[in-house]
Amino acid sequence: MHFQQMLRRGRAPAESRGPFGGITTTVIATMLASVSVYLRSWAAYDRLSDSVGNTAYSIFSTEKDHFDFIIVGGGTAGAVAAYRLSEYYDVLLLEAGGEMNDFQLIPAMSLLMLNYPEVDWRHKTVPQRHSCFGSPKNRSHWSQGRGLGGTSNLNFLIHARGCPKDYDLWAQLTGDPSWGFEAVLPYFKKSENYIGRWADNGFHGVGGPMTLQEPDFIGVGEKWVQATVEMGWPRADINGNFTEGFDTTTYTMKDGRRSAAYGAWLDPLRNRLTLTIRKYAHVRKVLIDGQKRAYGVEYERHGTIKHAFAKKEIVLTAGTMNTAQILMLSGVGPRRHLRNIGVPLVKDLPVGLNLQDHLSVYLGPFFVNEPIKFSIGDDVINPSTIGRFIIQGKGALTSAGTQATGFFASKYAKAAGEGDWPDVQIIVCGVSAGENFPSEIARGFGMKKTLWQDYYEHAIGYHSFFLIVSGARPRARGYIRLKNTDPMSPTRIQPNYFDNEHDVKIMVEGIKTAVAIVEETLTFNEMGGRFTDKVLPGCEQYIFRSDEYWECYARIVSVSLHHIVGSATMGAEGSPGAVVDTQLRVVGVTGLRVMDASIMPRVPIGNTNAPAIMIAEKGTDMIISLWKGTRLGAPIGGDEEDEGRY
Ligand SMILES: Cc1cc2nc3c(=O)[nH]c(=O)nc-3n(C[C@H](O)[C@H](O)[C@H](O)COP(=O)(O)OP(=O)(O)OC[C@H]3O[C@@H](n4cnc5c(N)ncnc54)[C@H](O)[C@@H]3O)c2cc1C
Repeated sequence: MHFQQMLRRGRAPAESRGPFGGITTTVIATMLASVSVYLRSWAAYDRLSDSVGNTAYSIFSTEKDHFDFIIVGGGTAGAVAAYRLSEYYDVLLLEAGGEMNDFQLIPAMSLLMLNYPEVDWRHKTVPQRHSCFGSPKNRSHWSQGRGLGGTSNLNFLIHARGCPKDYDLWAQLTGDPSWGFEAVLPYFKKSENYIGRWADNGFHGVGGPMTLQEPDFIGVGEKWVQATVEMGWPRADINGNFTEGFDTTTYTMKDGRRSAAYGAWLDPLRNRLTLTIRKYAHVRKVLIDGQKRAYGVEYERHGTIKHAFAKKEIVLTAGTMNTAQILMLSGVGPRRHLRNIGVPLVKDLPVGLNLQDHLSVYLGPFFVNEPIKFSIGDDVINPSTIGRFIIQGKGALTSAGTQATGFFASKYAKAAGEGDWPDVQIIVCGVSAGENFPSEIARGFGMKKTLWQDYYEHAIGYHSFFLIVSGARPRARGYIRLKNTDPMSPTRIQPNYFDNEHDVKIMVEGIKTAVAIVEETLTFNEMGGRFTDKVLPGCEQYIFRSDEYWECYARIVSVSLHHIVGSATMGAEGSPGAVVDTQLRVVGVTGLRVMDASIMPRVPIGNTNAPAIMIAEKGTDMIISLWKGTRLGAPIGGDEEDEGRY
């Protein structure tokens, strides 16, 4: 049996059991040392196989071009949409990238998988005036997954929906109570197979396609929760009806392996005859007729321009940046902008506006005396951890480094009467600095290598961790614009991070609170927990640990948390900001819906994978009840066959 099969199935063949000291380990170690070479070869092989029809999907790769539904983008939301719609209809899923690769199954590889063109769109913002000074040209790097599974293949696996108030605000903004928390909760639960400590509180689904579990290795996570309880916050189910609190992380994971859009929804569909998946199919635009009806798409696949046609509807799930690009290339967007770029107008809508993200700061190193070392380096990726992971799905490789998270309301939220609606998130990363840590983190998140090397050098080899502090309810609003009419061209992205004092003040308070949790609790005192006394290069002119110092720190080490939403905002029909209505239909165009993170009118306080999935669950439910489909495409052998295939 191959390494690939062992990884995917979660068990080793009899002949491979025992010590992993032989050839396999050598091969793995060599591959790890050269991720880029591995990814290049993987992608070249996958693309070539696909072009000659030798893929797992080849029996469906006919030249057929008429379908009931066409889904554009096989990422997080697109996978769910494909799964649900192909139970009832004949569906085409077009995905610009290829197959998910095996290293992406290993949570501990998450950082190492970022920022490679084979798996990542590698968007860049325009230079920021108030933040991101630690990135080349002050441009924030925005990763987005390319390939089946999309960004759920690249993310850090945290399942955190946000809090009830987030969705009640959506209902209020759109005037549609069906987007309030009570109403969307069943759609969150529908996707879930939750295994965890909060199973009995009514907020979690069981038996859904996506397994949720705590990673086997939680490093410093439990200590963090203990310290925050000491500070007065409750241990909270951050996917339930909480206001403030922290918990160890719940992951989109099965048997210790990443299992989100690809593993839960797409891989089990390989035998479903009602779903045609075309990989390496880059959609250039939606075809819309004179009656403003979307009837097909134009896409490029292996160097040829092709067309496909939808008898019923086209669903865009290409993610916040690319959905906006496709809409604008199709003539749906701001009138003046499209005129300037030279795209004929179909419908004047505020596509690309209302762009939001959680800007975050990487705060560390925090040193501890106890040996809790968790380093993405030699001590994690070694023969014994690899063996444990493959055979049992356990051990340090099950952790993406993100070991606890939670939320609290700043003094500013409290002063505004919103003490029950957090505006700061902290994610605990139990990652010590090994030799390669500074350069890997700089490479993965598109930051200046010299900055990280200078600043982190003193921490290499010591037991430490760092925190991600994020403004959870940012006021900054940005935009996405086309640069030209070329579908392969990057877009112009302006998030306007820290363009207002409020977001900066929240960040400074978040940082100070994070430091206090480590330095003012018995839990961490007993471990010798302390923030570094090394000054961040570039902030020497400020008094160390003063508000001004933290502000300087935040403006330099500012990184996107990659929770980018809002570019095709949902709103009440007729409201000036709405791109889609509350049925997710593009306003003024028939036969076209958007069903991904781009429709969120406000970014929820939590992480955005779970809400993207919920949106697709709810959106496909609306489609099925509208078209009143007859069930067609249940997996051969019934739904149970989905279980355990992955
Ligand atoms: C580094 C990182 C860490 C993150 N960590 C977390 C986390 O721990 N927890 C969490 O909840 N969220 C996290 N997120 C965010 C979360 O994963 C995303 O918000 C979510 O996956 C977005 O889903 P989506 O369906 O909107 O888009 P995507 O998943 O990006 O799907 C879009 C798909 O469309 C395809 N596509 C794009 N353009 C075209 C085209 N023209 N033609 C055909 N196909 C196209 C893409 O290749 C992709 O497969 C993280 C994101 C990143 C980048």
